[in-house]
Amino acid sequence: MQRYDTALDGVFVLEPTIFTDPRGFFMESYHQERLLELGLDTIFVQDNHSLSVQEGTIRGLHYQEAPCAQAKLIRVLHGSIWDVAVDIRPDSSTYGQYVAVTLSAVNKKQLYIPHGFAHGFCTLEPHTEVLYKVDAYYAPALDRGIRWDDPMLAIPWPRTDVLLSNKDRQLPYLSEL
Ligand SMILES: Cc1cn([C@H]2C[C@H](O)[C@@H](COP(=O)(O)OP(=O)(O)O[C@H]3O[C@@H](C)C(=O)[C@@H](O)[C@H]3O)O2)c(=O)[nH]c1=O
Repeated sequence: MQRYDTALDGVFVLEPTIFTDPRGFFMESYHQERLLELGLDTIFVQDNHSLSVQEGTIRGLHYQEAPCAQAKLIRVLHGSIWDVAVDIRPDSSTYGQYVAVTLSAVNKKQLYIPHGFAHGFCTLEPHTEVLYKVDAYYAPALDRGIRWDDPMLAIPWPRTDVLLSNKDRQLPYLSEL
């Protein structure tokens, strides 16, 4: 497993070692001790798995409020996504900035997003399955979000014809939080 930092402090990409042979491949998709060596001491408590049938599905931008803030470790089992983390830590020098990374079943990259970030993704292929670990249980009362097309964030989403949930269509702008 290799770790690559991104432009935002605390957000990083993990690339597992892939062993290929005539049968296919093998990889350790999660190894607590190795991640500890790479500086990730998060204890995950829940795994989430979603299928997005259509290319251009956007889920996000989501976060949970304290005391149930969630760090996330995201990967793609089938298809591909453009995965986005937005810094919403009030005291951060990079408040309101985002990083985006393409995660796919082929590149097998994983994105680690710490507390204090909103998360969202756009599917780049039909039938995309995303699996992610979180370090706090789902807390519907503390579930929050920001509009995917917030002009303050100006995120250059890779698709314009997008499918959203009703919930995500009604999220507030960052300035309204
Ligand atoms: C997130 C979540 C949802 N649910 C339920 C609530 C709802 O009825 C149904 C679908 O929920 P949502 O519409 O919120 O699903 P979705 O839009 O896929 O939400 C997810 O988006 C990505 C970007 C994230 O980062 C996640 O943390 C999560 O917010 O699943 C759970 O039971 N447990 C959970 O942990």
